Amino acid sequence: MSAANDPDWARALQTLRHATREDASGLAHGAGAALATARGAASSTDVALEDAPGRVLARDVRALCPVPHYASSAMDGYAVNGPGPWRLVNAEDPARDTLPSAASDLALAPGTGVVVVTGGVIPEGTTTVVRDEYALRRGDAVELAPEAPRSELAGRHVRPTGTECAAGEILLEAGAVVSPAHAAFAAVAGVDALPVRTAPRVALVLTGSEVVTEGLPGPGRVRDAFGMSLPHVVTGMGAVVGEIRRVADDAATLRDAVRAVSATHDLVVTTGGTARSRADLVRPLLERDARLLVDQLDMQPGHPAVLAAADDAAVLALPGNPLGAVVALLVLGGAFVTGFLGRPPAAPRRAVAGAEISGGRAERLVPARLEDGAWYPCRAVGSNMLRGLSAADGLLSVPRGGLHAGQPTTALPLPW
Ligand SMILES: Nc1nc2c(c(=O)[nH]1)N[C@H]1C(S)=C(S)[C@@H](COP(=O)(O)OP(=O)(O)OC[C@H]3O[C@@H](n4cnc5c(N)ncnc54)[C@H](O)[C@@H]3O)O[C@H]1N2
Ligand code: MOO
Repeated sequence: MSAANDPDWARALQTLRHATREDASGLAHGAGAALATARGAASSTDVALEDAPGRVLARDVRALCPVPHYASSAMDGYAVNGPGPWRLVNAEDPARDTLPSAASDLALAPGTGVVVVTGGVIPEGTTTVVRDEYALRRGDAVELAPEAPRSELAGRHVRPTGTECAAGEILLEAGAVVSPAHAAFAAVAGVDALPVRTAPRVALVLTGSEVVTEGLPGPGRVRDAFGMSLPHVVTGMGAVVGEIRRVADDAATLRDAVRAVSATHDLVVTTGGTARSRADLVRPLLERDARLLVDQLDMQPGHPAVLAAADDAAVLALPGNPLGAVVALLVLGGAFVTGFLGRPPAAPRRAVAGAEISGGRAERLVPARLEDGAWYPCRAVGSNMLRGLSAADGLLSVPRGGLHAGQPTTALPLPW
């Protein structure tokens, strides 16, 4: 972060003041995407298939060979040419017969056959595979057993090349979260590594001279509620936590800390100091040294949050009240991370209120429990409280007019 306050990477982004949650999270998503674009090659990396599940694909992935890559037998038996009987051309070498590759260099003339195992190569000239149960064999002579259905001669038990996909076909699309099945499919298509998006690195700068990190706090002191929780929230959103610094309420110390971590991270998350009193130092720092993107939201709690673009990184200033901080982190930080990873914005989750819930001056996000398909507000959901969040399954969106029992709305999932 420097004194320049119009960073290149954020030039196409607007500034929203008192934004709705939807508009603010849309802009935060755009900011994440813009910063990842500015990072260029550093925004993706190749990882071994074993390490790919859970990561987001940076590019489409194409098959390097057809799948299956050779025509193979679906049964143990005999690959044969014609209606039979057949003379086996590889009968002298029982050890070799059991190798799937045994017949790969053979071509069958009419009236001949080879022993094949399941998954074994089907030689050229094969018209069908006769499974062991339907074959009578004496020495190198094989014929169809009398009880065998005639259909056994009709090109049975052969898995042709390329039935799942052709070479060059797109197997996996950019933006997908790699699943174990994706990684396995890529492997059988000859792929050794997958291009995945680099997760954003997030630094935490926790402010507040009144904050203590252990023991019983005296009056006017508060136990830190962030050091043990926010790193896990950040990880749950799909980002990587880097440095965590604590700073006292001193403007120069705060500025130096934010500058230092913004040089080595993609997102700097600060806590506290977002209000407008003389004691609140984060807002004046961002107003001077960065460009504000989201300047407060029409949302309760968390309304004083600020998202800003500094030269090297984005900065998300969370309010000091513990519930307000988590809500703002989920709404703005979650959208930023999703955008940085090249994922579409999360779709709203439909929810139904189980009870009457009063509205507020703006949209409320209320810690709530899901019971029998309906959402009920938790107790103790003030922005300075944690009891409600501790018991919640998600955050229920309550519009200004409030909700009545049975009324549809949406809920935000919690990343834990
Ligand atoms: N005149 C006004 N006062 C306040 C307003 C307002 O609009 N006008 N908004 C209120 C709301 S809402 C919030 S949220 C807070 C925002 O305050 P800040 O972001 O400046 O946060 P602080 O003042 O530094 O702290 C608020 C509160 O949170 C406690 N805190 C801070 N850090 C921690 C921590 N690590 N663990 C636990 N608790 C923490 C801090 O001690 C304060 O009690 O402003 C309201 N006021
Ligand atoms: O926005 Mo504040 O977070 O209500 O407490």
